[in-house]
Amino acid sequence: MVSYILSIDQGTTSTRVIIFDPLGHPITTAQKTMEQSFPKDGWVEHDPHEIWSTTLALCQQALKQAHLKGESIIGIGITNQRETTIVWDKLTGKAIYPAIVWQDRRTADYCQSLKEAGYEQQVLSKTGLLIDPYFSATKLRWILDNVPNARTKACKGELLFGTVDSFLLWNLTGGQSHYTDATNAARTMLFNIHEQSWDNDLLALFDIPEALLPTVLDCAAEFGHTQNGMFDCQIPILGIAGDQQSALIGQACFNEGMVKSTYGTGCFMIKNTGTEPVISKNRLLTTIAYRLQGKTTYALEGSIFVAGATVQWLRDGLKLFANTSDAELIAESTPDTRGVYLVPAFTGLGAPYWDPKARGAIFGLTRDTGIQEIVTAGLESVCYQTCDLLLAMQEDSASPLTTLRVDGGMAINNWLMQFLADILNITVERPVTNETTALGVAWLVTLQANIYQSLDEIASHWSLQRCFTPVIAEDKRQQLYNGWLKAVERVCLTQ
Ligand SMILES: Nc1ncnc2c1ncn2[C@@H]1O[C@H](COP(=O)(O)OP(=O)(O)O)[C@@H](O)[C@H]1O
Ligand SMILES: O=P(O)(O)OC[C@H](O)CO
Repeated sequence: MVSYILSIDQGTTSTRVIIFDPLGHPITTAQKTMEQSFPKDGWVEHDPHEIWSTTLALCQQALKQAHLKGESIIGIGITNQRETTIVWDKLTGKAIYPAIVWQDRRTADYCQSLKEAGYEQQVLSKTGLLIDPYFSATKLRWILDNVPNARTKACKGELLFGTVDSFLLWNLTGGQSHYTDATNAARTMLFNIHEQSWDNDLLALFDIPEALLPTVLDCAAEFGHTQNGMFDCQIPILGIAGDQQSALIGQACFNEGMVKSTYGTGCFMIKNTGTEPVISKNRLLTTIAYRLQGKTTYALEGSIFVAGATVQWLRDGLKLFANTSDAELIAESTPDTRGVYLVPAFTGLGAPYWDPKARGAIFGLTRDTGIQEIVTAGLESVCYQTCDLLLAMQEDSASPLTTLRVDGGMAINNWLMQFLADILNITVERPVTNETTALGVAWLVTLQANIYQSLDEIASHWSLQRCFTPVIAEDKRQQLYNGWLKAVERVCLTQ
């Protein structure tokens, strides 16, 4: 009997469940869009119980679609939007507040006060992260300080904290497992990435009771079994990784120096830096790529908060086109944006600027600017932001980067991928399986289930679908990118 792997990919815009065969071929996909809530300027929330009920329903739907019974699944893998913070009641399982999403900026002033008080170096040296509302610690502190009785209950051990992986795991196991993996822990700003443990100094700084926190395991581990009755048999959960690290695994970037960029709601470029953490001189993050059998591989990461979300805004907010795929047709028929730049700093700017107070803008408008130029500028902004990251990464690297592996919802846009190759001036490679995020945790499950014994075996399954090489003239490239730098300068407020 062939065994399959069920991957849960709980992303910012949608939840997907994909069943893979052991060769990494997707057999079936069940997907549902997530409800987004923006209660105030800079606030972004999700409903944790929608996250859970949708995930469970999609797991059941995927099994049904594939005509599979639970016994055919060797293991479940969970990959998730990272940093998003959930606190729930240990007894009832009810979240005490909506999930505060990674994009949420409500703690910007508190973060600024920490920077002014001189905590940046301490936080960076322990966690590899820059102080920013992006990470979980200040969101968790906000919940404890703002939800009535939360802090008292947390101190009594009545509440649990988790990123989305932990919350899903806890629910899948019927409250038996309160675990996370090292990649998700590394994004909380509470985890010491060198010692691989929750850091007491940081818990004190952010005033977080340790009783709230999950136990941190390797990415491939025995995370528990699904609760009786949930499926027709109990299924083990054998892999967990944050979605960007999972995509790195799905892209088989296992050698030091390999880089991938995932284009979903945001864009995240990650470079495998091997077994030693590298501290960036250019405000990139040092993070955990994966931890297997107790051995940590580190990474440098550039995080852009708004990539595909720009396309959603152009479509749903401005109603400039009806379908996401129209963006590509519009850009294809637009020879030039004629100096129009869209800076999508809707929730501030991430790497390498880290300006939580910056806000979006469109520059260079003239009387003949139309929908075409604005839509094309929106797509181009994703490539310019990637270029910001690439240049930062180049400066931090001993060797120049020559190839970028791409994936995520936006990577199917051929026009965008060609413009990306042009602006970055490197080769852009798109794999056959675009669902690399879900694939990454599927590979983790196969490792834990002993289907594969090594990362090399997994890497042999990666295959190229299409390669994009730069064709633009160098002076044109420089001129376009310089225009972007000027536009960004005009939206930055903090620096
Ligand atoms: N053809 C396309 N051109 C441009 N953007 C696209 C295209 N298809 C999807 N997107 C964008 O990709 C994002 C969805 O990618 P996905 O990887 O599913 O995101 P997430 O994991 O963040 O939920 C959406 O923001 C959508 O606007
Ligand atoms: O949901 P995505 O794919 O945009 O990824 C979100 C990231 O994990 C946030 O750090």
